[in-house]
Amino acid sequence: MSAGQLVVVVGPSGVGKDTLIAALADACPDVVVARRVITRAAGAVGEDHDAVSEALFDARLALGQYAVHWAAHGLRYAIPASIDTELLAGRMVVFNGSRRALPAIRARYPEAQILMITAAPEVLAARLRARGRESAREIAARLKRVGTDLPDGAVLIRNDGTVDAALEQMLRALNLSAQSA
Ligand SMILES: Nc1ncnc2c1ncn2[C@@H]1O[C@H](COP(=O)(O)OP(=O)(O)O)[C@@H](O)[C@H]1O
Ligand SMILES: O=P(O)(O)OC[C@H]1O[C@H](OP(=O)(O)OP(=O)(O)O)[C@H](O)[C@@H]1O
Repeated sequence: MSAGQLVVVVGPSGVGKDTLIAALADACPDVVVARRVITRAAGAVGEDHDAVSEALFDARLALGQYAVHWAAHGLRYAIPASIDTELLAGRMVVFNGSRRALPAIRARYPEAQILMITAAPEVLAARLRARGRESAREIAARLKRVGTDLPDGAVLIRNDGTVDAALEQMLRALNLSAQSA
């Protein structure tokens, strides 16, 4: 249906999804990173998201402005429908997705390539604490959601070592070479 390629990066909280997406975008400036709409306060540590209220999230949903949307961690997330324009233009589009939302994502984008990022549980815990965005209670809840199943057809990317080592695996999986280093 589209000339471009959609890449969905999934994995447990703290595994490095946002970090690796940013590294990929740095290495390959042609890659489009979808800016997520999230009902999380603006200015939070991590990705630059489009921060909205619940009411605005719903209003945009009713207007058909989302390609896909889901709920997790007491928050709501959406990917803007504008990614379809980028895909039609032949671009590679990447977003930080949700494992539980994969059925909905695949229903709309059957050709999507899924990259599942993984790291040891103790590494996740240490990274979440160091990131400092969530409270101790929220971190405990996120760690419970870890899960280890590899979604069907997904490529596993290990992020136990350096960011560069994980980026290498992503470039290989996507058949890309770094345009800048
Ligand atoms: N390979 C790595 N080595 C060291 N720290 C990392 C690595 N990957 C990510 N981090 C750090 O771990 C924390 C969680 O990463 P983040 O990208 O926010 O994860 P996610 O988006 O999956 O929740 C951040 O503070 C980030 O800087
Ligand atoms: O269904 P799951 O795979 O468990 O994922 C649920 C949500 O958790 C993450 O959100 P968020 O970006 O807020 O947290 P993170 O940066 O700590 O991963 C991920 O990006 C999904 O939006």
